[in-house]
Amino acid sequence: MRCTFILTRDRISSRLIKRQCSKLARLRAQLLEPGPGAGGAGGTGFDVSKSGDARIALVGFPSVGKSTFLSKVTKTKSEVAAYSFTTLTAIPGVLEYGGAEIQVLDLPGIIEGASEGKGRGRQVISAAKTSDMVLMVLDATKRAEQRALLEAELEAVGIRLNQDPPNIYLKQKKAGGMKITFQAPPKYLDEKMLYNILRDYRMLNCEVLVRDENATIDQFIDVIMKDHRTYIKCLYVYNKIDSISLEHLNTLAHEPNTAVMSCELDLGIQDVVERCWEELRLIRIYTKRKGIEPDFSEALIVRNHSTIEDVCDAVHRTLKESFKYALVWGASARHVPQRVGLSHVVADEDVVSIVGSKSGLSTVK
Ligand SMILES: Nc1nc2c(ncn2[C@@H]2O[C@H](COP(=O)(O)OP(=O)(O)OP(=O)(O)O)[C@@H](O)[C@H]2O)c(=O)[nH]1
Ligand SMILES: [K+]
Ligand SMILES: [Mg+2]
Repeated sequence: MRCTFILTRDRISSRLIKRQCSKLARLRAQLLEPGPGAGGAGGTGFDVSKSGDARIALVGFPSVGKSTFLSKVTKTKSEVAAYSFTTLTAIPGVLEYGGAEIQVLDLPGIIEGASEGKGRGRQVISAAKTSDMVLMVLDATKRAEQRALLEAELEAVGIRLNQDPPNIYLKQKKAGGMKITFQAPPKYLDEKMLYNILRDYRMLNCEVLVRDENATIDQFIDVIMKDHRTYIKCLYVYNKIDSISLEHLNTLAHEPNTAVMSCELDLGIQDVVERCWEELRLIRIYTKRKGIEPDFSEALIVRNHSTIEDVCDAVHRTLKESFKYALVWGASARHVPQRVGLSHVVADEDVVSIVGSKSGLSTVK
């Protein structure tokens, strides 16, 4: 449905304000794009290769306890000390949980202005961008603004924490001008506004479909800049709860997406690990040979929303070439066993048996 706008006097003034807002949002977004002369110690991350089934980055101000946490949950020892910037590079550790190996990346502390290149900010943030999840470590004894300050640093380089990509379709075309459609009357956008923004970004030929009535200007710009945006899950973790009042602890623990812990007293750490596991939504698949009980001692780990095709790829890159069908037992199966094709979406703890066309290829392993 295409929405038309009747311009009453109120509407005109509100549109003027909206136009100013859209201009501001656009200028801010442009300011934050990495341009020539953007300072700092390089924009690339640290030279640590990804390994395991997923990566979690520990991001936080100096001395909040990132290295202490790494040393608690992995076998890796990262130097811990009471002074700032004890950690100067990325230290990877391996967290073993639920049959998966999760790479945990201890990173140098970042400071305000990190996104503009202060300290190792850019490098730290680049490393965070390559992660499946950010564990934002906060000091429970420090002032409340630390959380918003850190969020702003990540936001400034295009990281969007705990957000879904905006539900706006945008396709650039070779010709034909702009075609802007709203699926429902938008609350914060209008056609003229989007037209102006698109013109500023030199997207003169394109098709836009706004599916979300609550979409904002910033979200629209995020869609235009999608190559520079990363949507990552974040768990906020307040460490050092041994040093605060119960009342304060209660307040912190009720913030959204938040966990609390004391590495010193060994409190809450297991809970943090479990919360990470839930957020990563990794799926354990048990493979089964024909006529033999499934092997529950070793799981194959795949991502959320994975299909049988992904399972095949996780076993061997050529397995799907000889694929005929798969048998599935578990939550994703309508009846057991269900005979499925490559596009079947698997669920955690499914048992899967792959049947191939070549003789002898009746199992996954
Ligand atoms: N009271 C208290 N102190 C803690 C806790 N966890 C860590 N510390 C102390 O906090 C200080 C900093 O710990 P680190 O692990 O080095 O902190 P970091 O975040 O890695 O610091 P940088 O690498 O410098 O950014 C050390 O003196 C730790 O002993 C905790 O749960 N409670
Ligand atoms: K430290
Ligand atoms: Mg450290």
